[in-house]
Amino acid sequence: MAELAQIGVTGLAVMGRNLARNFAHHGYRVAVHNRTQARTDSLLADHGDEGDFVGSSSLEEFVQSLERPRRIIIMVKAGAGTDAVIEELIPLLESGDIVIDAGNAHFPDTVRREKLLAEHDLHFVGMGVSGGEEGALKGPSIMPGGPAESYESLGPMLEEISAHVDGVPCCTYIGPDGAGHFVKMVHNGIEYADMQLIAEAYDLLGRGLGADAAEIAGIFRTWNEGDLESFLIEITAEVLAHTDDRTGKPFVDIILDQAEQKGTGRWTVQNALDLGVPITGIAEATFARALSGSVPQREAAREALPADAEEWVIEDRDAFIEDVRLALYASKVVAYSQGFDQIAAASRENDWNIDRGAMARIWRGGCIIRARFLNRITEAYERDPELPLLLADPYFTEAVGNGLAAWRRIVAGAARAGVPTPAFSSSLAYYDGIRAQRLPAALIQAQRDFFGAHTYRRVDDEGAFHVEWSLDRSETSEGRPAGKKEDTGMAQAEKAGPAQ
Ligand SMILES: NC(=O)C1=CN([C@@H]2O[C@H](COP(=O)(O)OP(=O)(O)OC[C@H]3O[C@@H](n4cnc5c(N)ncnc54)[C@H](OP(=O)(O)O)[C@@H]3O)[C@@H](O)[C@H]2O)C=CC1
Ligand SMILES: O=C(CO)[C@H](O)[C@H](O)COP(=O)(O)O
Repeated sequence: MAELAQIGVTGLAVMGRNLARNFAHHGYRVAVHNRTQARTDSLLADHGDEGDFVGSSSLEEFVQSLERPRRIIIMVKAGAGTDAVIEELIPLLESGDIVIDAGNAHFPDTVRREKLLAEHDLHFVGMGVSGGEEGALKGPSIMPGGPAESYESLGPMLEEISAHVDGVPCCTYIGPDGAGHFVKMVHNGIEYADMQLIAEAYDLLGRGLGADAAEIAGIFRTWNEGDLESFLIEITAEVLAHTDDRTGKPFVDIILDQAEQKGTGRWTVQNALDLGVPITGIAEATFARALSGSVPQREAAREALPADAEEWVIEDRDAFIEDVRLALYASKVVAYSQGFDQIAAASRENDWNIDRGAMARIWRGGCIIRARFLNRITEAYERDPELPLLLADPYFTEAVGNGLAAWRRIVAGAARAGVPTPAFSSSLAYYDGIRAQRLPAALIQAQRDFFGAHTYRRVDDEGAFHVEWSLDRSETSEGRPAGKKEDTGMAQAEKAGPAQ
């Protein structure tokens, strides 16, 4: 009988194919399978000589080609595709086998699937993978959740094929049930914010300076040598420098300006609403994609709405570029700070015990949001693992503080000139909101009490209060006049004075 494979990958589109090759490059014998046979054939034809692959033409053959307990990675289209594969796999597996969903699953689905597989005495690991096509091949950032004991068997292999920064693998156990996919979801939410902020910076530079794509590419290239160094800034410079073969125009100028999404950003915002965590930068980035795709509304607005905007007169081009850079950096810190808040809130709510410093550490390499400043975030959580707000870490307080005046100039200038900067401006509003001594939320509480008797709390007393708005406007607390003690027998006795 042929030697059995140590790991299997089913789903051989861009991600699965490259993940399988990555395992093979590390010396593993890898079983490979895809619903449509042609993908398996092309992987074996194009890359079969790169390592030890075992191809299969059916899921049954694939399962039989694996050593036990089996380790099977599903890398298919998230949602119904994953459920279809799991349903087909269950009757073929045996007690103790491990099924790993490495797609972008929504974490409640992961929780449901883990329960289903546990009923069959199978382990299920929901695992986030980031890094796109190239990361999957050369070393992604890996976020595995699920039963801790599964990580004992899987961890060493995953850590080996993950990216490494300073010799440290960009893979760690995240937490039970849906924790791995939850963290990948927030990673993608931050990715949305980061991309939107970069897009706003590009727009500001283009409209403010009248610079073309090639010129802006140069600015991004320079930025990538400093604090902003990151994969997304690097690829932005490359994209902006690219010319369309057909027209000879800058490539970015021939792309329809309607951003699409597969769902992870939307889930991040929906979950933040459930948790009550303000992730305004991520939300604005997600809505900006929705706005760009609101075609009939945009057409109607383009015709009807006047700009009444001022011309943005930029006297010092270098100073303007530096202002945009500082505003971008500050807004980016806000997006990460908000994302880490969301992870902390979900971790508390679900008892996942997620280590935020470890998350920053495994995002330093391999993933789409990898950036130099993730080292700083890692250090911030090492200094204080319970840090209530990333922005309040001394390093970030200073870094953002240094760019504050520039940030305000950019947001104010953009508003006056009619340049939309939803992520820049909402991040600045968040910064000012979270640091405010007093917020107008007090008035909202009064309004709620006025129309719905929803009560309010006072700055100078404990308890919930209500004003009888439609009666005499006296204040009550728990149905009694406020500020007065309950009229107990003791109180009446006190009123009556000492006994004679
Ligand atoms: N692309 C990226 O950059 C990243 C993707 N991901 C996630 O990784 C997963 C794979 O992504 P990607 O490689 O882009 O591929 P796609 O998301 O485009 O999915 C295509 C793969 O899913 C398979 N598939 C779809 N439906 C079914 C089904 N009902 N039963 C069996 N197989 C099915 C396809 O098989 P067939 O060939 O037969 O059609 C094919 O192998 C997704 O969950 C994605 O969200 C995660 C990180 C980055
Ligand atoms: O997970 C990813 C990167 O980390 C995928 O590329 C994902 O598809 C990106 O999200 P969207 O398609 O919604 O932009």
